[in-house]
Amino acid sequence: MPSKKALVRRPSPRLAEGLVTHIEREKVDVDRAVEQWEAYTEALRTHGWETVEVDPADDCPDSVFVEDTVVMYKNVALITRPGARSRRAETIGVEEAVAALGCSVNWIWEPGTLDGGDVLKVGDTIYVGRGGRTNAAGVQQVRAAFEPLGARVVAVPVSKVLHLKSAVTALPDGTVIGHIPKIDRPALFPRFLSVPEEAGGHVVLLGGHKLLISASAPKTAELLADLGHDPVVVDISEFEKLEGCVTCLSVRMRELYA
Ligand SMILES: NC(=O)NCCC[C@H](N)C(=O)O
Repeated sequence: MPSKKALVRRPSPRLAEGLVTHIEREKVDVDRAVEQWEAYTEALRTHGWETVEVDPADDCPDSVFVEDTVVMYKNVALITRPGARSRRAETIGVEEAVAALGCSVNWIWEPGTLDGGDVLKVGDTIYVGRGGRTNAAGVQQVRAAFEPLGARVVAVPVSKVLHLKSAVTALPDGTVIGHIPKIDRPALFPRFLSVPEEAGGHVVLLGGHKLLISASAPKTAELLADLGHDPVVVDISEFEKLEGCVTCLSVRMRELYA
């Protein structure tokens, strides 16, 4: 059943202690991050999404990156087992939130690890990044969870960035977009458009032609507008200092059954 709810999670006061793996650590301004988060959630609401706040996890610095803790396919919420140990406690509140929304709940189990940032859905194709956070057992468990429901899981090597969706996302027509230097195997994607900025590879589909995109990718926003899309620009600079991108701050739930 079509639904337009988006899970979000308020930043922890300890946000500045969040993990950094592929970039130099820069000082995070937590007050500014909270303002940016408010503006991001407001942009979702403005474009028709009801935001549902997961209870905050103040002791978990990276908890605002809620995308990594759950993957939705149809009405099934697959609770992840994040690759970084320091992030595992984040799933508890998320599990409660998705159960309360009527999802059928499933889990990634040890020895599997999976971060939601490694999962890109394009129709019924689910690309799963095998990289620093998601292991082979995690990929197999995604197959076991979703292929019986009609998905086809395609594993993709990820070595240059934190997550698959730090490298690529997809436009409403299914074209995969990304910044070539950050992508291990662009040829794995049947329809691919190269974009001029790393942050330009990250879009959140808001419905119709509207795409949420970071203010760090002005040339890509221009390119996408020129192709008939409608970019909605948000400033998420404080989250980008922690390797976050527009996708990681929400989980859209489009097929809730309840
Ligand atoms: N899906 C995402 O892009 N998540 C970003 C997570 C950033 C966080 N600092 C981490 O390293 O886990």
